[in-house]
Amino acid sequence: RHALRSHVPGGSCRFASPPSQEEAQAIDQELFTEYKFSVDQLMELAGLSCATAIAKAYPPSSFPNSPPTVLIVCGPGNNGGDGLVCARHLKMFGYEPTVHYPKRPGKALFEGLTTQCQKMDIPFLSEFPSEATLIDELYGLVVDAIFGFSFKGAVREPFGSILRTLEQVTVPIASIDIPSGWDVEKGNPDSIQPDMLISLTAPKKAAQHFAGRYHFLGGRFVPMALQQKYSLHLPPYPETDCVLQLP
Ligand SMILES: NC(=O)C1=CN([C@@H]2O[C@H](COP(=O)(O)OP(=O)(O)OC[C@H]3O[C@@H](n4cnc5c(N)ncnc54)[C@H](O)[C@@H]3O)[C@@H](O)[C@H]2O)[C@@H](O)CC1
Ligand SMILES: [K+]
Repeated sequence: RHALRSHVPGGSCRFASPPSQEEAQAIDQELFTEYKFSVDQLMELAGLSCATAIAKAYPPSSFPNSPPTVLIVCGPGNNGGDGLVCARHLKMFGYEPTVHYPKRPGKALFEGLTTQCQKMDIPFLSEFPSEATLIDELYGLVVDAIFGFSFKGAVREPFGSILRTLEQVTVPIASIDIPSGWDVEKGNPDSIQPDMLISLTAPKKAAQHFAGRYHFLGGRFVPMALQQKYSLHLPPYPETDCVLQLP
């Protein structure tokens, strides 16, 4: 593992009452149907949280290479959308992100997010590097935005091969919401083991199996009534911060 220095101490989290996969999806639906948020609103806040947490755990000065290069792998759903937003903010923060986005949903939201990145000179790799050593050479960090809380069943291609390669990389992996390939409730000891997890809204059950150095909470947009309805018991965010490091 490349020795990335960090300015914040970290550890795994034992969360009081994590929502099940069904509850996470129900909270998501309620935010849209009852509370009338739009997807792009929440995705922007989620992606900004991810970039902010990454910048706290891995500041540019901690990277072995300058400018700090980051590979962001985006999946076919909203987790992938969070990854695109995260890429855009990382670029604003002085990082050099590169995106791999092999399965793109034909929806205006994702097309817009892709165009925004392209217009900001963020390169999109058409082929995923087949050798983990190449990823280790070219990038100081990998962001896993492949699957979130709607992942189910055996991983389908091309993401199976991508995850097998990511299992071999030695640079740190930061996973958005759920480490990809993990069962949302039970985890998966045979899949990637990220160094960082950014739980959005609330840590899911699988977060109890996270053993990396940095666990952050992001997505500071859940109204109190909804937190209470689902007994989320979220810890208080400091001041105006959009992320919180969990113990
Ligand atoms: N809860 C919330 O309020 C918010 C959630 N957001 C993000 O949205 C995520 C959930 O997004 P989605 O519900 O779109 O789903 P995901 O992004 O978790 O993944 C669903 C996609 O993955 C595919 N997929 C599922 N299982 C697969 C398998 N075994 N092999 C290959 N492909 C598979 C599905 O066909 C679908 O295209 C969260 O984890 C979070 O990152 C944020 O964007 C905004 C706010
Ligand atoms: K993920």
